[in-house]
Amino acid sequence: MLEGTQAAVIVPLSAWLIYSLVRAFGQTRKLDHIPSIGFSDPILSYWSALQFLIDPIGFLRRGWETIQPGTKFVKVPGLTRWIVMPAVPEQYKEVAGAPDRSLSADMAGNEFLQGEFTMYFKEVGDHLQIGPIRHNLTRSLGDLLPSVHEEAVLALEDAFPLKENEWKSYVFMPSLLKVVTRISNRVLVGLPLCRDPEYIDSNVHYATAVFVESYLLYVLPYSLRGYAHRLFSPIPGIVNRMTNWMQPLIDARREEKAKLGQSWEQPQDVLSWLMDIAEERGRADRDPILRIMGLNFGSIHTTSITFTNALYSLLSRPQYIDPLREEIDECIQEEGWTKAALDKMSLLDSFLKESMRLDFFGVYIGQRMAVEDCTVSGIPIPKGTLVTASLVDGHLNREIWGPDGDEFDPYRFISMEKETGRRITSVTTSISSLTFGHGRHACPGRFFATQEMKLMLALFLQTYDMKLDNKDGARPKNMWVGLSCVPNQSASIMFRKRARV
Ligand code: HEM
Repeated sequence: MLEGTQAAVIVPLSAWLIYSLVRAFGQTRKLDHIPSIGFSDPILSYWSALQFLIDPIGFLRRGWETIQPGTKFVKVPGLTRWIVMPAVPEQYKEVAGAPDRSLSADMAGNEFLQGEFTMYFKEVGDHLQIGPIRHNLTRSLGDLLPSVHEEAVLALEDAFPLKENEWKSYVFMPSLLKVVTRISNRVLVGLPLCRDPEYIDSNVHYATAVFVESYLLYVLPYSLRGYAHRLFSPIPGIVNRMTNWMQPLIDARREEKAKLGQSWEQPQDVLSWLMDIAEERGRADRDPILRIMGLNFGSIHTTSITFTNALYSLLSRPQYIDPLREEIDECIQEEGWTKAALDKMSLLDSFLKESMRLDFFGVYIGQRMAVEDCTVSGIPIPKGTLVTASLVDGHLNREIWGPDGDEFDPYRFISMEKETGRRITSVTTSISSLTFGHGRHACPGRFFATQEMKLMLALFLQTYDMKLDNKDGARPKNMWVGLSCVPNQSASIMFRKRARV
């Protein structure tokens, strides 16, 4: 016989497992009309799901060769559900433009990140923070650049301290995460908070806590998730700490505004714009605080991963360092450290874009959940189906990128512009440039993120000589975590201050 506590755990979990299997069978039946990659039988599909986990890119590329011409969507087996993807990148257009009432980005986000619990979607799930990012921040990029540049210079000095002529090795990603958090927070909350090491650590910690908790809650029945969150989650504690940092800032700004009236100069940062929104709608100060936390979650790791991929790719191909340095020096001489200078750096931009094309976040992006039974391109999509874009097919498709599509060509987008007259930059999104998603929910922070990454790359190249700290200088291997892909977390880079700086 099971003892009380064992029974309390095993009985509900077994019930949940049986329920999940029954649901999986039901889901498979409803998706019978969509061809499968791998086995379509509900039991055998788990074997395919395992193969998919072991070699995601190979599994998809082999599977894609079996797709019949004219197929619009295929389904790919995940461990917990089927993932429906466009059979050709073109097919994602309709998904990307679909209204949220039929294909919802929010519902998908809620399932993956358990946003109701980890990101307080019940309070801030209206996503009002998108407006200030899309409009105020993007419009202010030029004005904000001097302070972003100042922060980047100081953040690099603090993260990679060096004596004259000294080569020193740093495990790169943990230091870069702090640099990115500090620079991003210069525009999110401003000085002095963006420099507070504990505030920076808490933001990094929050992002990790969201990922870990979302995995743990996902396997629990919905009815138990709220209890588990209240009992075990570190996130409410992180919100309290964030409030301790941000509340005095909010109070001080409000007092100053009341005191100075018309002559008050509103700080140009996202916190200010979010405070305006909260005031207009009569919301408590917790509202802008939770939104700043959400923006930090959405921007720190994405930017750090994308940037690290680019730097690893550059240092493993050192022949491109000099041409990049020449372009950077020329643009800075002509325009100073301005937005105009960064916009002129076309090789740097093409390099970054190529890096984003070849080193992507995982197998899919731009998740949408069918809120109701609907039809996309004439194909019935049942309620509850997960539809995504395929990063593998979009970014590696040889019909789009040519026979050398698997190769790293930093000049690719410059050549394409010369051939077609069409400028494709790091912020351009399309069915085959999906790093920032595409369509209705394409990342509104991409203009800032790209400016930040170009600025950092230019500063790293101007300030340091760098080499990968390994025997052969080869690019550190990316790591797959489930169906997501991240750059090597433990690789080190050797730095030396450049003599001419
Ligand atoms: C390299 C850095 C970044 C990458 C790769 C990235 C990527 C993405 C992706 C893939 C999406 C979802 C698109 C979709 O579902 O179609 C997204 C959404 C979003 N991103 Fe970013 N992001 C980055 C940086 C940022 C930054 C710096 C901010 C803010 C300061 C930001 C704010 C947002 C917001 C608010 C959304 C939700 C948009 C919506 O639902 O309509 N992101 N991002």
